[in-house]
Amino acid sequence: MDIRFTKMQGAGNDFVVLDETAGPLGLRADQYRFLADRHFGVGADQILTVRPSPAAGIDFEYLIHNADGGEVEQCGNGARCFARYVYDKGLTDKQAIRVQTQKGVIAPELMADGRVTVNMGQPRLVPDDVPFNTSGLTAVVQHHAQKWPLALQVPTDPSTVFIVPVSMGNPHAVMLVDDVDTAPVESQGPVLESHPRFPERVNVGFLQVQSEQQVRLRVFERGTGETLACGTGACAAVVAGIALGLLQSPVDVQTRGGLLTIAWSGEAADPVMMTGPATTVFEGQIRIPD
Ligand SMILES: N[C@@H](CCC[C@H](N)C(=O)O)C(=O)O
Repeated sequence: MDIRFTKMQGAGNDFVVLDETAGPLGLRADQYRFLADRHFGVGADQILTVRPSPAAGIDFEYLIHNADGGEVEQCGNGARCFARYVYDKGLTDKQAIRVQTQKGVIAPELMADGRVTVNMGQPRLVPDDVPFNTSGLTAVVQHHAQKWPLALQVPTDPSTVFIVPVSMGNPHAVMLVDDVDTAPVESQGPVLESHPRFPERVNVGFLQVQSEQQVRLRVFERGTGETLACGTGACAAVVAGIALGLLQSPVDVQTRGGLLTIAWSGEAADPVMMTGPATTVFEGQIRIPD
């Protein structure tokens, strides 16, 4: 089967975008994996699918598949690209839309400066159920670990890490590090992604606080590996930092692929707002193996 696609990126988190407004393409997990493959397919961190409105008051349905072919609940950088795509393709003439995801409705809006702001909905801080153990941590991390909700034993080495579990519709484990450049993203990311504490697996965020309104972040994404940026990861990291009293909204999140700005009042009932870039890279057609 030959399909048309658009390649997009938001802060370097890259996507293949598919249009199913005229009907489902019926792709299987292995075909999503093929599209995401950087050697044999197009290459992407996630595949985003645009579907028609599922209900009154909603403009589109938004499906997300990770590079491993699994369908997931939410993708923040993808949401900005989704809004840019449907507007540029003439699928809507609205600059502000409401989009149904697997876990609720999000509301992206195109800004005059070319960026996109998304109301990502309410965050959820998952309650504490594991005792603390601060031994072996640097002083600054130990200080904040007193308030840290969850201690995890790293399965492959003797260290304990302290994480804040945050749901942005999809699951995140945010940990504080002194320096993202030397953080153990490659070694601890994959083992924490599949830690038994997270039966659905988890996106693992490594957060460096530079000031109350400036952080650096790297994320080892579930089903994809480390990406240049993770939008929901940035939201989760800022929610964790604000909940711990380390950050004040709005917060600039510097990722390896670009800058995202996250705003949250600190009230559980209020939504997280994310602002950042969304860019079309190229378009094409590809033959998918049957
Ligand atoms: N890149 C994303 C998140 C994509 C889904 C994630 N890997 C998961 O499995 O939950 C973002 O920008 O939020």
